[in-house]
Amino acid sequence: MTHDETLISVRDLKIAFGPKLIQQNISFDLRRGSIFAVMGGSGCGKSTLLKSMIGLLRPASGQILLGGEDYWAQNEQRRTELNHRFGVLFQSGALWSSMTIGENVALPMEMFTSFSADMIHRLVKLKLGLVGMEHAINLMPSEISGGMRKRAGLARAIALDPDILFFDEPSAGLDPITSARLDELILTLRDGLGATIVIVSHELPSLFKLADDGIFLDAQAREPIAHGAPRALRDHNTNPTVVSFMNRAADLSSAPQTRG
Ligand SMILES: Nc1ncnc2c1ncn2[C@@H]1O[C@H](COP(=O)(O)OP(=O)(O)OP(=O)(O)O)[C@@H](O)[C@H]1O
Repeated sequence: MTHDETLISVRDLKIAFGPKLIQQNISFDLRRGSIFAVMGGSGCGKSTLLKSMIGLLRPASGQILLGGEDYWAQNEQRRTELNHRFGVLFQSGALWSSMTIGENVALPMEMFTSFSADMIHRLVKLKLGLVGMEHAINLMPSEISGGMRKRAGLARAIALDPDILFFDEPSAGLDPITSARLDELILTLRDGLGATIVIVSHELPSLFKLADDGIFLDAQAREPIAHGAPRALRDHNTNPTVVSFMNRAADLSSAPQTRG
């Protein structure tokens, strides 16, 4: 695995909802094998940036280059092909409640590959095995815990062997121990699958442990005010907003969880 190869280049991106500017002047390179953190206070536009990177929201201007190909300049068919390189895990795990865990993981393969039913079944077992959930293949999402649903969501996110994984608040609603286990799993997947990961998270312990690069979006300035690994920002950045975010979030991270 080389950390020097750029997988995605974001160039001078501007994201907005109609006339409402969310962020501008966003530029960064996502290096293969890295875990890239999108940081910033509530409402600054982290999820919106993620949405523009996975094809859900067209940016107002700027470019997202995948291997030199300008994602948003492609037609819909090409963008759909490129989307298969992305695996996405949303906050809730977002499983279909009327399908078993196995059926949830099988769904992307049924939709986007011509694999036989037998092959899909074997792959589903393999993916669930990777996240330690093979035993839950026939259970419904309502029958398993929040942490297990996250892991099942992860198995579905890697169903099509994506090389880039996007996680939006993966540990939201999880207790600290389950959250730490999810962190370990994310590292295992990065090392085992050679995946590149973009993560949005408020959990500073997770970010310090996982991320080796990142960007800090400021809600007031409506543009990034810092670039670098969370640990480096914590230890060396002097911007008052960044310093206060890192310290406040560190205090909050030891407070009882209220979400989920
Ligand atoms: N569909 C939408 N239409 C208009 N404004 C929106 C829409 N979705 C989000 N916003 C606004 O865009 C801004 C950024 O939202 P976003 O969810 O990206 O922030 P965030 O940094 O991920 O926040 P949080 O950390 O609280 O999840 C917010 O002001 C939000 O109200």
